[in-house]
Amino acid sequence: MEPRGPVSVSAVLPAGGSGERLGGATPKQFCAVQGRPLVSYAVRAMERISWISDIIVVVSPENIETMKTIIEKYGHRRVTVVEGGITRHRSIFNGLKVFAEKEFSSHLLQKPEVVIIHDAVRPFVEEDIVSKVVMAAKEHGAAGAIRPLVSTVIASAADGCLDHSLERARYRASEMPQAFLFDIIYEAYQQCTDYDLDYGTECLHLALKYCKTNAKLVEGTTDLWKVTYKRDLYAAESIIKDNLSQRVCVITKGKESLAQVGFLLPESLKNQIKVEAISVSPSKNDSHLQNIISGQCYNFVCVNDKRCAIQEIQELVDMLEKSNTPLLYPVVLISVHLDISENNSFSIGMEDITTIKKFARETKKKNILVYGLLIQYKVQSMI
Ligand SMILES: Nc1ccn([C@@H]2O[C@H](COP(=O)(O)OP(=O)(O)OP(=O)(O)O)[C@@H](O)[C@H]2O)c(=O)n1
Ligand SMILES: O=P(O)(O)OC[C@@H](O)[C@@H](O)[C@@H](O)CO
Repeated sequence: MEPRGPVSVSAVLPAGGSGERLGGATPKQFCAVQGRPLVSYAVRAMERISWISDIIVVVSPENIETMKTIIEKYGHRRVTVVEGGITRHRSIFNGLKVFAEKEFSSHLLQKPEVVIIHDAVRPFVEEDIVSKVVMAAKEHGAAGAIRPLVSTVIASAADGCLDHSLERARYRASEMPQAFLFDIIYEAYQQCTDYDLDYGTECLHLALKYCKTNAKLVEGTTDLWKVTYKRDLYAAESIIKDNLSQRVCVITKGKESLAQVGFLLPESLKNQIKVEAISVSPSKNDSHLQNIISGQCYNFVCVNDKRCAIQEIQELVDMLEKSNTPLLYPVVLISVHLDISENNSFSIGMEDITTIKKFARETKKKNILVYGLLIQYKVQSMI
């Protein structure tokens, strides 16, 4: 949902931290989730939003090349990598400078009217909440996503005992994305004290403190959380796996003998997951299949009546590789070999099995997992 009225929007993704709380040698933003660096998810999420002009990823000096490699490998567009600072606020400030200070960046980017700030370790962000926050920032000068508190906030006294607790219902957790009229947040950062830059955690507070701008608070969705601890990485992995398994494309050859299966299988699956059914062979370079592939479908069931349909599967593999969207996750291809035979002995030669296994080993290197399923069924002859 594009923000109402002409408004230029860009995004700054701070990704310059060391991930101490997560532990390990690799900063959490570069840890793999489903085989892909965590930072790539937030970049992709912003990339999918067509009305965001530039995406600034702010990383520590030693990770500049790592980030550029990720951008290259996953085909990210409209992304500029900027050197971060020793704190999150300093990194964000550096990200903003690329729009305002010629000497800071080799090429000055067009200053946006509204700038989104979103932690690069918050992988699940949808266009809807980004749009709401941007529209609110356009109207109020600043806006941020919020969520209900899970734990009660308490204050401890000097002796380490409870001093008081806050009434939880009156407070919210400040999440991301946030958005600001660029001039407001840039002015706030320019006026910031070193204490704020080194110890602050809240951009909305800077807009209020230095620009007297009360940010509009926008109720966010449940999946806006930040990857902070190891458990968050595991949670992100399972959410992504779950999302990936929600869609399957069933491809059957046009032969009438398979049409029934090609109909029954989607029918039986459609109550559990989203099913696309295609009844022509991939070799026809079907535009419908192309759209499904570019729409990031990762599960395909190819129903055929050949004992070894390597040719058909190879054609689908070729289409996947030629698709202009990089394969961001493992693709699962299940080749279902139907044998509608009258005789009892359906057997697939060892040679065919060897061929399929060899083919599967080759495609696995391309992150495409091929499985073969043999189904023999007999059509009951009407007496
Ligand atoms: N100097 C810093 C510190 C943090 N961040 C980024 O700000 C976001 C939120 O910060 P946080 O979750 O605290 O990340 P880390 O500082 O890496 O985590 P930790 O405090 O556990 O080290 C992250 O995307 C992180 O990479 C940054 O750009 N520059
Ligand atoms: O404090 P951390 O550096 O872990 O993370 C930054 C968070 O504080 C920040 O993303 C939200 O609270 C919104 O400001």
